[in-house]
Formats: sequence, structure tokens, C-alpha cells
Amino acid sequence: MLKFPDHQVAGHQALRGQLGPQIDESGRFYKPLQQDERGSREAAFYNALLHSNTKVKKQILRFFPAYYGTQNIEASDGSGLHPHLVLQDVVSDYVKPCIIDIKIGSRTWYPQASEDYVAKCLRKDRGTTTVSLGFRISGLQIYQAENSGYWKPDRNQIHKFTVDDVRSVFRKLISSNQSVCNSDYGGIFPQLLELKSWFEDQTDFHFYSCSILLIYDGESENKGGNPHSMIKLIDFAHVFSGNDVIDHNFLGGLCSLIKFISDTPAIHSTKP
Ligand SMILES: Nc1ncnc2c1ncn2[C@@H]1O[C@H](COP(=O)(O)OP(=O)(O)OP(=O)(O)O)[C@@H](O)[C@H]1O
Ligand SMILES: O=P(O)(O)O[C@@H]1[C@H](O)[C@H](O)[C@@H](OP(=O)(O)O)[C@H](OP(=O)(O)O)[C@H]1O
Repeated sequence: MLKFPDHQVAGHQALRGQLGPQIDESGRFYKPLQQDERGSREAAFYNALLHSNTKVKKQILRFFPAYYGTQNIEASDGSGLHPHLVLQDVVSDYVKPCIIDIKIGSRTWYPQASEDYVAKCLRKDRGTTTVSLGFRISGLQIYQAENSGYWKPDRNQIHKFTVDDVRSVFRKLISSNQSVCNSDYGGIFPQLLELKSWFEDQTDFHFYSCSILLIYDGESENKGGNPHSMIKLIDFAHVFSGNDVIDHNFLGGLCSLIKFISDTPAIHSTKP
């Protein structure tokens, strides 16, 4: 039985008859394949990842959703059968998933793109923290408490986020979550550093407009036995061959994110 995701924070949503992702009860996330080259690029990347035990080390694979191929299922907009990527639902094990979708890179357009597409991306990049920080928040939900539930700003609010707003998001995250409230942010920090070391070396892929999901559980004990906090890379509609050059756009954005988070003191950190 398919349903609309309860915890989707960004991207195209299956609301008001739109085409968007669906989930099932077994922890699968069905992302509709976008009609043009975006869909084929994303499927090609997941296939490359699946069969790339040489290129991508096993411990790096855990930073990507598990991939189960593509499947034709009833589209959420009622248009009939449509091919979908079948992925691991990376938040299904969390009782109160706190999620930040962070689009990485100081530019979201790629060299091969059309002038119109570059102009569209540049407008968004300049109007958000993409250019100033090397990343931008695309969506988030932070569980605050039983009575107040989730803080989940809408897309228009998110688009207006300044650097200070981004800093206050991380402060809110730290203050709202016991497992995060320590010097390595509940285990997020070591994962970001491990991902950074991979990006300092890998030259097979360039990831444009790709997001890192920071995921924590707003409940102290989550049901799946997963660690309290995970990072997951998603949205590979604009992944291209690296042509034996490191992905300096993504790496630069990731380094900036790591620095930014480390400069946002946890409540009990010893930082002055
Ligand atoms: N594997 C997954 N498991 C759980 N949630 C996911 C998964 N992949 C994506 N999501 C949710 O869906 C949102 C959008 O994902 P994604 O960026 O892949 O969609 P999109 O429509 O391509 O977005 P964009 O408009 O940025 O291209 C994410 O912010 C996250 O909340
Ligand atoms: O590059 P693509 O494949 O066209 O995908 C777009 C890209 O992910 C943008 O980041 C997103 O704008 P936001 O970052 O503002 O969500 C836009 O949403 P939109 O189509 O609603 O503008 C997407 O269409």
C-alpha cells in the first residue's frame, strides 16, 4: 500500500495532485523518474553506484540510500503507471525524524547546461546562501516537543534564509536534540569528515544540485536501532562524469558546511 511521505522536507511533493514520491510500509521510497535526462541520469548514477564496488568503497556506500532498481507504479498525480526509482526510505526507522536538506555547492548549475538553465540556477544561487556559504538549506523539519511538534518552515521562508538564519537553524537543532548536544553533534561530524575524505580523492563523479540530508531522531530511543544521527546524499539528477578531476564544487561546499557547523557551538561544548 503506497502513501505520500510524512516526512518529506523539500523537492517535488505529491500534494494537490502533483507528481511526487511515495512510500510503502516496508521502508521503501519511490521517487518518480523525471521525464527528461534528469531521470535517466539519476537512474544511471544509482546503477553505477550499485555496480561500482571498485570505485566506491563499502563504507562510503552507507552515505547513499540503498537502491532496489526501478519499478512502474501508479503515479501520485493519477496519470497512470510511471517508472519510479525504488530507494531505501532513509527516515523510516526514526520515531521523530529531524531532517535538514542541504544543497551542496557554491553553484548548482553544471558546465554542460544551457544558458537558460545556468541563468535560472544563478538567480537562485545568488538569492540564497549558495554563493555566500557554498551550500543552502532546501528544506527542514525539527521536532521540538510533544505539544509544539515540528518546526517546518515553508519553501518561501526557506528561500529567504540568510547566513544568520542558517546559523540559528543549527543552533535550534542542537538545542532541540539531546543526542546532538555534544561535541561531535551526535555522530554527524565524523560522518561529514569521512565523506569529505572521499571527496578529496574521488574523481569519478561530479555532483551538481545534490543534497546532504542531516537526520536525527527527536525521540531519545529510535525504533530501528539506527544511530541517532545519519547523513545521506540524495538527488542525483545532475551527476556527471568527473573525468578524473575532483569535484571541487561539492568538496568546497562540504568543507564550508563542516566549518560552519563546527563554528556553531553545541550547548555544552567547551568552545569559548
Ligand atoms: N531515499 C529517501 N528516503 C527518505 N526521504 C527522501 C529520500 N530521498 C528524498 N527524500 C525526501 O524528498 C525530498 C526531495 O528529494 P529529492 O531532492 O531527491 O527530490 P527532487 O524532487 O529531485 O528535489 P529537487 O527539487 O531538489 O530536484 C528530500 O528533501 C527528502 O525529504
Ligand atoms: O535543477 P532541476 O532538476 O530543474 O531541479 C530544480 C532544483 O532542484 C532547484 O534547486 C529547485 O528549486 P529550489 O531549490 O528552490 O527547491 C527546483 O524546484 P522548482 O522547480 O520548484 O523551482 C528544481 O526544479
